[in-house]
Amino acid sequence: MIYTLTLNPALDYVVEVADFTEGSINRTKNELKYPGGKGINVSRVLKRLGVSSTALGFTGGFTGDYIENVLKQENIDTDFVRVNGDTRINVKIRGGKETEINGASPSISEDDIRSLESRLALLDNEDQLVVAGSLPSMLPPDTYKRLMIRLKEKGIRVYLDTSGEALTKALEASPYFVKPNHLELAELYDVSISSVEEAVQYGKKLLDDFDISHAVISMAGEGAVYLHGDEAYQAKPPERPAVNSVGAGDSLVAGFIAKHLLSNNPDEVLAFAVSAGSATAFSETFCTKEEVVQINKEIKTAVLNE
Ligand SMILES: Nc1ncnc2c1ncn2[C@@H]1O[C@H](COP(=O)(O)OP(=O)(O)O)[C@@H](O)[C@H]1O
Ligand SMILES: O=P(O)(O)OC[C@H]1O[C@](O)(COP(=O)(O)O)[C@@H](O)[C@@H]1O
Repeated sequence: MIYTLTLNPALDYVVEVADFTEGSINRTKNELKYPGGKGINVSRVLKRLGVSSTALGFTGGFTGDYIENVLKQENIDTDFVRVNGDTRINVKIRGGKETEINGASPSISEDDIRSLESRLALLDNEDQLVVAGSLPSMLPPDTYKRLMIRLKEKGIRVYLDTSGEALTKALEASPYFVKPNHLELAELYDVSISSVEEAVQYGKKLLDDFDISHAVISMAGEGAVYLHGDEAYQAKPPERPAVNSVGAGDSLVAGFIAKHLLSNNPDEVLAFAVSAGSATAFSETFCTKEEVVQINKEIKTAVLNE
C-alpha cells in the first residue's frame, strides 16, 4: 500500500483577481477551494492516475473536516490524527503574477506526535510512504529524519519532497527518492543552478552525498532531470502558457510513482512524471489521466550519460 504523509496540510484558497493592486480593495473574478498540502495532493493525483493510497498527517477544525470530506468523496482512504486547532488556509492570488500566502500550522502536541508514530508503526516492508511538504513550525527540523530512520529500518521505501532545513536533515536518513526543484537543490548546496548541466552535476552529488537511489530535479517549464546511479535523463514538456503552478511538483511526484510501479524504464518513468506535472501546470486545478496521457505524447526526452 502507498501512504502519503502531510504534517502541514492546508485548505488551498485560489483567488483570481483581474488587476491585483496592493493596498486597495480587490474583487475576485473567480475562486477555487480545494484540499492542499503536498502529500494530500500526491494522493489526489495518484487516484486520478488509477493508484490507491492512504493519506496520513494532522488535520483539525472545520478546514480539517473539509479536507477529509473531499478525500472521502474522491474515495481516498485517510487516517489523520485530529489536532486541536484549525488546519491552515493557504491563499494563492492569481493576478498577473502568482502570489502565495501560506498559513501557519495549528499547534501539534506531544500526544499528537505519539498518535502519528503509532499509525506509522503499522506500516510494513510492503508499504511505501510519500513524505511531503513543510513541517509545522513548532516541530524540530529533524522530525522527518527521525520518522524516516524508523521506517527505513523496516524496509519501507520513502519518497521525499520537502524544502529548507527539513530537507537538509531528512536527506541524512537516505530516502529512496527525492524531488527538490532546482532552486531547493541550489539552496542546499549554496550555489546557483540555471542550466540542465548544473542540475545534473548537483543532482549526482545529491545521490552520492546522501546515498539516495533516485532523484528528480524539477525545473518548472524546462521539465526535469532524473538521476539514478550513474545515469541521467532529461524530459522537456511542450511550450504552452502555464495556468497554475500550484501542485505541479506534487503531480510530478505522483506521476513518477504511478509509472515507477509499472515500469523499470527510466526514460518512460520521467516522461510520465513530467507529463503529470505539466498537465497540472496547464490546467486550472489538477491534471486528469487523459491530459497526462495526451501530454506524454509531446514530451521530448534525452539520455544525458557521457
Ligand atoms: N511553466 C510550465 N510549463 C510546463 N510545465 C511546467 C511549468 N511549470 C511547472 N511545470 C511542470 O511541473 C513540474 C514541477 O514544477 P516545478 O515548478 O519545478 O516544481 P515545484 O512545484 O515543486 O516547485 C515541472 O517539472 C514541469 O513538468
Ligand atoms: O507545506 P508547504 O511547503 O507550505 O506547501 C504547501 C502548499 O504546497 C502545495 O502542496 C503545492 O505544492 P507544489 O506547488 O510544490 O506542488 C499546496 O497545495 C499547498 O498550499
